[in-house]
Amino acid sequence: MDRIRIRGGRTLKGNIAIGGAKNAALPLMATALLTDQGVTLTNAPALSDVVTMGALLAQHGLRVEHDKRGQRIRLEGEVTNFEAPYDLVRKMRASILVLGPLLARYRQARVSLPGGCAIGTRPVDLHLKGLEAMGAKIDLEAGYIDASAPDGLKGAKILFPQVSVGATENLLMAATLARGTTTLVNAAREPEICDLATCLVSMGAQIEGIGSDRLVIEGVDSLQGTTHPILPDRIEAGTFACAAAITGGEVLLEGVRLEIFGACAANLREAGVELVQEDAGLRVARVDGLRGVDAVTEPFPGFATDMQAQFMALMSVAEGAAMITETIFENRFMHVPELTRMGARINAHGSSAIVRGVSRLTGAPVMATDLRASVSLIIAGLAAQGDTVVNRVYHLDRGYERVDEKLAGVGADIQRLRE
Ligand SMILES: CC(=O)N[C@H]1[C@@H](OP(=O)(O)OP(=O)(O)OC[C@H]2O[C@@H](n3ccc(=O)[nH]c3=O)[C@H](O)[C@@H]2O)O[C@H](CO)[C@@H](O)[C@@H]1O
Ligand SMILES: C=C(OP(=O)(O)O)C(=O)O
Repeated sequence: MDRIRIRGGRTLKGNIAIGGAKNAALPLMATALLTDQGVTLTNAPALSDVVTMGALLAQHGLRVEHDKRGQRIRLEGEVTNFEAPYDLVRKMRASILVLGPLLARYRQARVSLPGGCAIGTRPVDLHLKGLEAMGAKIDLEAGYIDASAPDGLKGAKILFPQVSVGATENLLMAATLARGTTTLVNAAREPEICDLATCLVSMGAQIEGIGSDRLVIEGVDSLQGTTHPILPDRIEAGTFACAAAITGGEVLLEGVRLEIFGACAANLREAGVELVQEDAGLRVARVDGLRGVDAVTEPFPGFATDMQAQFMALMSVAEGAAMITETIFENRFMHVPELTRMGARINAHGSSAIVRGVSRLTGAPVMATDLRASVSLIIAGLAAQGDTVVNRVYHLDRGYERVDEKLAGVGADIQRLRE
């Protein structure tokens, strides 16, 4: 399995091209199940999760074509197999996003239950309850969700007791082809959900309230094909912002607008990171020292849980202390023991961690069991004295496109060790 070696101490400087968002690409690919006319996505990121979603849709019966650079994906065809098998779903939880579209258009679906993952138990009860409210019959059997709606889905008013990105996306897609009006209350409003809704509207869906926590969808009989550019990845951008800041560098994150950072922008600024919007993208620089700043993860526009590990790495070398509280997932501090092995002073207790900044981290062999924890170790490695080797790189490849090449392009001493 590949590893990544980082020799710390280089200051990052230059431009970084930011790819399309993983968390937008995956639901957007699932929209191809809603039409017989095909969907073309541009600005697609070259990620293993995108490949997995392509394989899932292909085994359902769609033709999935990537151009040479993988930036343009064409998805087209009719579904011939209604089952999303365990072997693919266990690799990627976002596979659950085929459930709503399959039920809405074909009135049947059998999808493996995703199960938990390293960061938490991650149930899908909100997806299932919402679909039941829309008239679906759902049975759980042998690890699978057996769902049917012989008379088609019908509109319903669904109040989410908790904000869920995936449940909002699944029900939004399902509602586009349901009979009547669906209202989603306390819906997630991440930029990726706005991107999905905008794409659905371009396919002929009737959706009001895009960008708010109340979405009203009037079902239509059919949807047409479309071509849609995937929005830039705010988490990739935020990750590189932390990487540049920890080295005292300056980078231009190409094509990125500050708004998609949500509350993370305020935390970064308070910590001493300059963020300046330019026509070509977002300029990130750190001139003075870093200051410890607290952060509490929340649904958008709050501080993103997907940025928590990277921000913690940054805070590990800040002056003073930072209290970091994770409210979305119950087990998202796996980076703490590894950062500690690199010399960070962090005490985690329950859902909070106190980070007391140190003047220097030291390189070490490290390993993490999820995507953002892994990248936080790269960020720490950039500022550490000596070599850091990050093992289990396949987590990184799920969500970062050529992370080693992009960082090397702005001056990092980083290398992928292929095995
Ligand atoms: C592919 C994708 O877009 N992944 C993102 C998505 O994941 P995902 O869509 O899985 O995350 P959710 O927003 O659904 O999860 C938020 C919280 O709600 C809970 N929950 C969710 C659904 C449900 O039916 N029942 C339930 O209890 C989850 O366990 C979690 O504690 O949003 C997360 C929160 O911003 C991000 O970290 C992930 O990167
Ligand atoms: C948790 C993440 O992704 P997923 O929901 O695909 O596991 C993430 O992108 O940080």
